Amino acid sequence: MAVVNSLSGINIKSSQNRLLIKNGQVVNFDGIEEADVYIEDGIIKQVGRNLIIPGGTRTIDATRKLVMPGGIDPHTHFELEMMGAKTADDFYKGTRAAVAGGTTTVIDFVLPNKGQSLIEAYNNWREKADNKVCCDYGLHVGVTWWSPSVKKEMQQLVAEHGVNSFKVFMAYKDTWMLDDYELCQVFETCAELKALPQVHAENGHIIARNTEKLLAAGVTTPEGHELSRDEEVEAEAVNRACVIANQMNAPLYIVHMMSKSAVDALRNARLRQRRAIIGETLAATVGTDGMHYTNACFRHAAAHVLSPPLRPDPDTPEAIIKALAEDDLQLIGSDNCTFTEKDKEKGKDDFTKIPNGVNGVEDRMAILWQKAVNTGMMDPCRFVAVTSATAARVFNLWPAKGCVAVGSDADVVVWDPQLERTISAAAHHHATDFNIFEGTRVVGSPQYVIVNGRVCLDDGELRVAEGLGKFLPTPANCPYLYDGKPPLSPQGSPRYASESPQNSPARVTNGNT
Ligand SMILES: C[C@@H](CNC(N)=O)C(=O)O
Ligand SMILES: [Zn+2]
Ligand SMILES: [Zn+2]
Ligand SMILES: [Zn+2]
Repeated sequence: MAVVNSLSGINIKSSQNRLLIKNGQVVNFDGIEEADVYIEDGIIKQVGRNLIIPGGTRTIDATRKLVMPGGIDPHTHFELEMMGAKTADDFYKGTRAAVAGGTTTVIDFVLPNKGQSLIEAYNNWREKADNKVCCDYGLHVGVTWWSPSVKKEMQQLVAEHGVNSFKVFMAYKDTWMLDDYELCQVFETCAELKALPQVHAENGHIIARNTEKLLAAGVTTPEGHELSRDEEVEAEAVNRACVIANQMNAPLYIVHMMSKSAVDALRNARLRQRRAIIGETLAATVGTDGMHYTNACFRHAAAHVLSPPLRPDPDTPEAIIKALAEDDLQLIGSDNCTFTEKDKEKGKDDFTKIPNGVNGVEDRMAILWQKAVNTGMMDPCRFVAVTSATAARVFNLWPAKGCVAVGSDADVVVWDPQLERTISAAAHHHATDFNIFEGTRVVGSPQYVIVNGRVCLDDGELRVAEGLGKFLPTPANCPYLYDGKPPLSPQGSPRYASESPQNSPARVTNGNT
């Protein structure tokens, strides 16, 4: 019979992995407090001062450090085969890099080929990931073709496989792209299932025609990639996707928003929208820009090729950070989709053959901290919102994930705001030899990363366990999307047309409201 300390639910006898994080400042999306955190068997059991701590507990001294929820990266592509290549970061190396950077949950994408069963593809992803992940992971499923059987499989994926989000592509003509009528049906089905449609918003037809003309004119370098799809090609699709979602009475999640024009389109659409629209941006978008496409070194230029592309407008990173800080954008992912030099070279003579994707899962949090918090554009609470809490709410993982609170999973980062380092491929944990943030000096990084109660980054030493992570079902019917229970994202939810000013949700301040 276990002796249980009634005061704090501590199970003296049988528990293990007891950890106390002492003297830190606990930072959640809605406030900061001086508090100690006691963890037992992978769960946060106590938060506060003068805690009851049993013998045999390891103590981490977090003096002058911030204690934050583990990062949640809602956008990764490990072991993805596309454009004749396979992403270099597999589920072990990719999640190992994530943990090294303070991210303790990732959500990856099942991308079926056109005509392939969605459930068959889902099972393939589970087989690739389940025994390799170093942290918990969820799955979005791509809807890359449409038929009544696809609709049926979406129902099954929601009902039986813990999927609550489906991505459609308005670009990648001939491989993953759907037309507007198909988009209507996918969004409608998501609304019926109370699931979340996600969209890759670029006009695939314009890209195809521009590409034909660029290649005919002899433009084959990586610069052609951005020239084929400038900001308005993205912004037009953002608006069109918002209109379709509104017409189908569905919420919408726009992945990898890369430009000021796209944010403007989202901001305007939101005024008309009945349901939430979530705007995601990337570490790449705030940490670098599209000037690299003109670099004379093919390896360098091609390493920055992703879709939508990075923008040559040098004001983009700051504008995107401002949008994130002011809740015009809601969260930041990485879209980690790394390829080796050899695979990127498939596009040496034709930019359309450069596999699209960049790194980001390891550096996402440090890059944003450096570019947004250290510059005074974003406070630590908003940083926690955009790197963790909002993703937990959007994908219905809250409050198990995305907060440091009693009962939450013990996914915790002890963040050292003084820890200074320079990002480099020589030091990173990716399976590739190029880092798009090469040479960036960052002040602020994780000192400890606790994953389900285990210290996996231990005072800078990475000690992950392959397979420690588990699949994380993401339930449908998210209250922040379907019950209109704001605030979807901290500092108030995006303004909706249906909301009259007097009953708009109290804007969450950084104090408890
Ligand atoms: C397939 C994946 C490739 N990465 C990228 N954004 O270029 C995506 O479109 O998100
Ligand atoms: Zn995409
Ligand atoms: Zn170079
Ligand atoms: Zn992606």
